[in-house]
Amino acid sequence: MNALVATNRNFKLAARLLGLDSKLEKSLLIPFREIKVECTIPKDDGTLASFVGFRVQHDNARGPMKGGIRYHPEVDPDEVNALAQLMTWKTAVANIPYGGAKGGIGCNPGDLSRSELERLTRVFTQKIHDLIGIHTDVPAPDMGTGPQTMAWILDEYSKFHGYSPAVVTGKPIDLGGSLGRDAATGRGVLFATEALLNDHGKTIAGHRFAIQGFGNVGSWAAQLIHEKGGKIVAVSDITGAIKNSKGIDIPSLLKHVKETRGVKGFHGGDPIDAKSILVEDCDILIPAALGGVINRENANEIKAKFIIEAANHPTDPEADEILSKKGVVILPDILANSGGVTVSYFEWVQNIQGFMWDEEKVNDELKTYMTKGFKDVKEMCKTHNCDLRMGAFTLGVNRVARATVLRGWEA
Ligand SMILES: NC(=O)C1=CN([C@@H]2O[C@H](COP(=O)(O)OP(=O)(O)OC[C@H]3O[C@@H](n4cnc5c(N)ncnc54)[C@H](O)[C@@H]3O)[C@@H](O)[C@H]2O)C=CC1
Ligand SMILES: O=C(O)CCC(=O)C(=O)O
Repeated sequence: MNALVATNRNFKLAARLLGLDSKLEKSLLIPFREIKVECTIPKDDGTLASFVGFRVQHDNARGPMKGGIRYHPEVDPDEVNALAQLMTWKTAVANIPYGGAKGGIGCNPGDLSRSELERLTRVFTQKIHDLIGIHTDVPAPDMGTGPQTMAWILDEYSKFHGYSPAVVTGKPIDLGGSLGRDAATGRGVLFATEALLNDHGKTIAGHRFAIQGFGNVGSWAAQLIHEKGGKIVAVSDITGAIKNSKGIDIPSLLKHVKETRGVKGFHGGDPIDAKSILVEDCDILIPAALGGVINRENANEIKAKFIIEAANHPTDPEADEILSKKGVVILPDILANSGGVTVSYFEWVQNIQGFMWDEEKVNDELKTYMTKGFKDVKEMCKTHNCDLRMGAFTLGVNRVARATVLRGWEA
């Protein structure tokens, strides 16, 4: 299912549960601003190449818009729209003072050299610098981007507006990045998983996990779950997939991935078909790569009892229905992966204050926010007699609707 159709469907279900005014419902759905720019750069061989970049600013009722920038060949306007909307509900679920936005460039970063990526990032920043800002819209990393990308955006933006570290988060530490931001989404996944399992009288230790995606989010989640005694029995990335029913040695896998840039060829497990990762025999499945991967084609085959959505919108609404009938519990993206934007908020606060926190404070505060987010979502589940996805959506949408009305919205 198209990402925007799926996200709109979840929003509308939540709006009905909340009894939202229909005009307010419509207004909350329409993005504040959609930006589309052409980015032409000289390639290293002297030829010119053009890429299309997007930034969708969905809503700013609760504060500056916030969300990552993705470099991926499948980036398209509907997907960026859906991701921007999800950021609005996510920042509200986390109860941090932001709205939602998302950006992306349709490109394969693996096909571009470092200097081509730098030129592309700088041209994109030149095209959008007037529309982002510390108190308007604050980008961050997502798939295919990272601290270096943020450093280039910071540098290019600062040429126009003066030195502005708080204009992006997820920066290198030397440029005002926060300690703990690199691991934050994966660490948040750990805290959210612990809260969910605790609610079911269980702990991480001894449970079998399968993880799709071994980039920033998937690799940190794997490492932290491994340290807590969880058994990672299968892992995949774009290069391939491996399984080991006795548990994969995650520190060795991390070393292998650092050296070879992928899980393929790792000797501590047997190779499997990459798509089968989602239907592997495990207790807990963590999709940490692309959207829409759990759908009506494979939902019936899923063996996990819990799905932790580290990726954004990995589950189609059709799959949601099938999995719910099977009794599978899904911890939704806008709660499960909110650790990244939560520590981005801490980074922004540190930049504005000009005062750096130590890593222990960052991680302690993150745990407090993730645990509170889970508790608040559970309250909404009780109030509306709904599953965790609708609990999270009603929580987020309600907070944004309240802020919108308080700011003077009238039908
Ligand atoms: N980086 C962050 O702070 C946050 C990221 N997310 C979400 O988490 C997901 C992963 O993001 P990152 O880890 O940052 O990206 P990343 O670029 O660091 O890693 C992506 C991983 O997915 C793998 N991958 C790509 N296509 C695949 C496929 N077809 N099958 C299996 N694996 C595939 C890549 O090989 C890589 O291991 C995305 O959905 C992103 O939106 C959500 C919240 C915050
Ligand atoms: O850290 C941020 O500001 C945004 C992270 C993000 O893009 C996401 O949560 O999907």
